[in-house]
Amino acid sequence: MLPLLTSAQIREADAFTIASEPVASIDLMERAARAFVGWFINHFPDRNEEVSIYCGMGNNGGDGLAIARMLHEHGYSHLKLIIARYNDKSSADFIINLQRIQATAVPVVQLNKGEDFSPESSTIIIDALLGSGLNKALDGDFKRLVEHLNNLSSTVVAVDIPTGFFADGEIHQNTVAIRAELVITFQQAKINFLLPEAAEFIRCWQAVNIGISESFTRSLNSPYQFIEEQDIKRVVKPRGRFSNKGTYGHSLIIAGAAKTMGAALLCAAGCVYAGSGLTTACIPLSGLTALNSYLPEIMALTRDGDILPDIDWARYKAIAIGPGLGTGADACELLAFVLSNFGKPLVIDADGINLLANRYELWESLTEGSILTPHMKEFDRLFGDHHNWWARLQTARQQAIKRKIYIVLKNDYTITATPQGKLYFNSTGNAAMATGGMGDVLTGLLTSLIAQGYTAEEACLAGIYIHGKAGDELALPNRMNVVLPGRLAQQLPLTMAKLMA
Ligand SMILES: NC(=O)C1=CN([C@@H]2O[C@H](COP(=O)(O)OP(=O)(O)OC[C@H]3O[C@@H](n4cnc5c(N)ncnc54)[C@H](O)[C@@H]3O)[C@@H](O)[C@H]2O)[C@@H](O)CC1
Ligand SMILES: [K+]
Repeated sequence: MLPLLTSAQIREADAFTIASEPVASIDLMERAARAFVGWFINHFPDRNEEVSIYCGMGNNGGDGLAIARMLHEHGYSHLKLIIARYNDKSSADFIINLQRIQATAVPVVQLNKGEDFSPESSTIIIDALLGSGLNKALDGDFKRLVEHLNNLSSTVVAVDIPTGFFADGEIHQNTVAIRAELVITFQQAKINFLLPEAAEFIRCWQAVNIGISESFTRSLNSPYQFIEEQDIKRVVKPRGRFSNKGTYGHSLIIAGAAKTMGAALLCAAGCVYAGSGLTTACIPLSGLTALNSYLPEIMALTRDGDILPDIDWARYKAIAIGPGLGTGADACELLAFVLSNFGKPLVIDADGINLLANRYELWESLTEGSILTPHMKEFDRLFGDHHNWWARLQTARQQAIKRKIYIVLKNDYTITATPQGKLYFNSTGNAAMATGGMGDVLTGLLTSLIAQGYTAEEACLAGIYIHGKAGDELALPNRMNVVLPGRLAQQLPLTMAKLMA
């Protein structure tokens, strides 16, 4: 698990590393610049390309100066350095690096307050104006310069953070920040890189290790954590010898309505392909033929109109409710019936969530440890409108703690909020998965893992990781634009086997 830090914590971790490794801060800057240059050269190997490096006067600018020197040493022959002298103070390491670059042949242009910009012809711009030291929205000269750079057709590579983009905290709607093609960021992704507001400013990012103390970083006990493959490999367990279907639990999927049977089928498919020993789908009578022909492995418990089904609660280790269920009075009654009788944590998705949003008294019977899997709109229906994702994160955390539940907030980097107040960001998945029914498969998968004996937290973290990884395995090597949920469900056994190897 990779802890994600706020910019204040990053400063602490930098200072701790400098004091304890020990390493002089100028040498840490040298390390950061070298790590940046390593990646830069891989992406832009043409030494004849024109590259302009825009530097501020703090340590982000200091990085830029060191990067320019190193690119010069690597034979980049069309470099230009522009120093935006918009602050009154410069950092000590900036000054040292300025002296070092002045001893080379790299041309240095000074840009003073209020001055017009000279024409820019470089195809690549390196943004080293401001980094994690950003303490207010851009205005004046910085804003003018960033808008000017954004209007060029050059490719922008940002050092650590695009200038003007806050590493953490709320991103406001009319934020002005550098729009970067690539951000090479030090040590760890910044929290806001993982939220949808980053889409406008960051096309892709790459974290490079600069040797910041890992033990100190962990000791900060950040609520924000980034899931890595090794975390999931530790969780998933291969099936043992002498096991049988009873070993892997019986799941019940309560889903579907006459016209939304697909959701029930996909949810049941996610459940059965992820390894639930037995799966029963509680579906409307009208969907029975569809179920039997789509997946004969699944047993049916049919619902007839508003008559409550006869559920033998003790048979089931895990129950999911919601996909395609509808939000009518019968669905509401069914949810209330399940909530008050099962007695164990539930997985609640889609219409199950919409029903909870409309009938707050149902929360009373929600068992601790239950999992809710809303997408953004369902989340806002549950907890009210949010103006940005940072605010949504804070609500998810508070609600998960208050209600002792898991909230899986679906997104590019799906976020799991836990009753212990952690926010885990998933690192798998891709845009080809953005298609109806994908969430139903996830719900089935989470339910399946609980039936197999994984804790709710393990099920959430492993479930979202496996789901995204199956999508990556299908879409990325084949450059597929869309992955259909039914196909993704079929991929689950293979994805899981690879993680267990
Ligand atoms: N501290 C360290 O040990 C390391 C820092 N590194 C670099 O240092 C950066 C952080 O450096 P700094 O803390 O010096 O800060 P920056 O270089 O990001 O900013 C410089 C100064 O600009 C001013 N400023 C902030 N927002 C402004 C705004 N909107 N308008 C005008 N001025 C503004 C602030 O006074 C700030 O201190 C990181 O992003 C990274 O690039 C790396 O060299 C790795 C090691
Ligand atoms: K920057």
